[in-house]
Amino acid sequence: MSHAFVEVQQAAKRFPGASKNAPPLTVFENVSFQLQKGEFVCIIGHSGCGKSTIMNALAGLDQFSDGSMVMEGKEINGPGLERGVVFQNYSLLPWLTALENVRFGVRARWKAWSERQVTEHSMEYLEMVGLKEVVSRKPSQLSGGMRQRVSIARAFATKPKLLLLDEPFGALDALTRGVIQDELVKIWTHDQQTVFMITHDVDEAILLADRIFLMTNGPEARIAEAVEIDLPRPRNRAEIIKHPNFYKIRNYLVDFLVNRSSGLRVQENEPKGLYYPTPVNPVHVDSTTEALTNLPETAPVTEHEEKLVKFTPKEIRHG
Ligand SMILES: Nc1ncnc2c1ncn2[C@@H]1O[C@H](COP(=O)(O)OP(=O)(O)OP(=O)(O)O)[C@@H](O)[C@H]1O
Repeated sequence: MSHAFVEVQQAAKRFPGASKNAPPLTVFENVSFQLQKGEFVCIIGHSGCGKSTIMNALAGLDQFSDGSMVMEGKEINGPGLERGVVFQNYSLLPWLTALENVRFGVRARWKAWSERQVTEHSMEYLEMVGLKEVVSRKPSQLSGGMRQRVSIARAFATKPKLLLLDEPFGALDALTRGVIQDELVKIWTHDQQTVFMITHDVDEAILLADRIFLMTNGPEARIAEAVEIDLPRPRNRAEIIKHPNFYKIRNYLVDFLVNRSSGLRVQENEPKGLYYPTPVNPVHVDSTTEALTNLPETAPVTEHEEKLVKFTPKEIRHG
């Protein structure tokens, strides 16, 4: 039996074809991975490869067509308070205020708490995301970024054992994004949660993650590699870029997205099996793999590559 905190084995997701005669769409196949307790794992891959589908399944909101998912030895087969989710589209209850939205989760999590405790705890997290002044507003009276922050406060406030974050900072301006990234790291360090996060931002992934899963392009996507980020912590976004290994890691990730992500699909008739992502440490890659990256050690990536690194989902489509 696996001792991993989360274990996903041989997961696949298939959808029926768009029309009667169209073949079914296999988004991904044979996806297996483990999350260790307390780990911070980011997953990166081009739009449509199936990242959100994996996240939704872990949240208990969707099911794989094949495969199994286990957390602490128990099968995941529905939503649960031990898993907290932040979606791209914030999913707040529109008839409740910002405070009530956060209180809702906190009340469900700690049923014995007094109303005052619930409010104080909820306020602490709303303050953390900079929303102290607008807690009485309903979602329709908040900007997109503010709504996203309420959703972040709600997920963090319930201190779930597993935090599932689907591009949680996408709607935030750079300054707020930095502040909340720092808060996330503080909470993660303090509460020893396990975090699984989708991001399209390579720099954000390097700043936050212990490991970065690299997903190939869909359809028939797979998690090809698990890249180890062993830069020392605490990490600071201004300092991290000066670390001698930073660009080696960054270039490796960019190279995957630009050059390699379309070439590592699941093979036709591939036998079923446990294909875990290949562990890679870009700092120690052998010369063959290193040659693939073909990027100068410290040069900033080109404009085209920069676009691919920081692309927004709608901008890039790969067949
Ligand atoms: N209900 C559905 N019916 C058919 N296809 C679907 C359905 N839901 C999702 N898909 C397809 O599954 C694929 C994976 O979608 P998913 O949202 O998981 O991708 P993603 O990697 O998270 O993309 P993004 O980075 O753009 O958020 C996409 O090609 C999408 O069109």
